Amino acid sequence: MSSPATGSGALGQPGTRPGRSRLTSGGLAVLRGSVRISLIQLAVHDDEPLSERVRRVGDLVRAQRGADLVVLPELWPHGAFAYQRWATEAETLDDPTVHAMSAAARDLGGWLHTGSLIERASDLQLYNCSVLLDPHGDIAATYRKIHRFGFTEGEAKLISAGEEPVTYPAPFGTLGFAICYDLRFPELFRLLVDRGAEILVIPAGWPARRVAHWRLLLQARAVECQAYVLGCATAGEHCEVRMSGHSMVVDPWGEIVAEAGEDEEVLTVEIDPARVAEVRRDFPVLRDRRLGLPAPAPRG
Ligand SMILES: O=C(O)CCC(=O)C(=O)O
Repeated sequence: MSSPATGSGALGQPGTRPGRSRLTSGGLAVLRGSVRISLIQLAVHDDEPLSERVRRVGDLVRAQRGADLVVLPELWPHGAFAYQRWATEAETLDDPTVHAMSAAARDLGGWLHTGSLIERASDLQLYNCSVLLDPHGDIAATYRKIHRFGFTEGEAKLISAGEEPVTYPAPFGTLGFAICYDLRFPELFRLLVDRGAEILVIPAGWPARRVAHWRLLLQARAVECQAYVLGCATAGEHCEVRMSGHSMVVDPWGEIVAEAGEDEEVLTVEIDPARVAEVRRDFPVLRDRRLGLPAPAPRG
């Protein structure tokens, strides 16, 4: 499912489209104008081994040649609910999954947001970690999920929480990072906006039974932040949990630019990051924030 303003699977060289200029800064292109983004809504099933899925995803990334930015979903290597696989499959950022994605980013010649994987950090703690790769395949930024899902189970029990909100000034706009359950915490997104975020990238492994929340919250974050929102979810079923699908690109006015269905699908859209400044200028609600209000009295 995609709006008439979008194309799907189109090929082409970055910088060759009308209405887009290309400058150079530190060896990397600075893009202005229309930016092509592909969200790969992967189906994650129990019967696909990690190494096969990594190979398959590398090929899917390469097939998006012409995209400036490709985005993958949360925990696609292991499964967002495959808790029993996490400790054995956890990797450092110098292990095969990130290496394979670096090679794919180089072949793509574009930016790759790897969704997330279970990272084994140097202190042996596990994190749900996103990695942004530049078109040379080098790590440009990482983000460790701050809000762990599961209350007393799952992530809350098995992994450590990230502590640092992350933004990254990509050539086509400043990216703000979040992962899945983070979407429910608007205060994180305010921090990202205050740090310059214009395009919020939110990989997810969201259960189908709460798909209404996913769709609503993606639009809410876009409206309140006056930013593009790229929500890239998984499809399929693993560990008896049906995944939501419905990856979405929402513009800074809150309109859905494109939305995937329930199955594996690549959603390709052209966005214009200059829209963020336009919306913020023409309807300047962010300026009316009241940051100095007194803290509420303690309850009780
Ligand atoms: O918040 C939700 O409903 C889903 C969150 C989730 O599945 C996750 O963060 O992995």
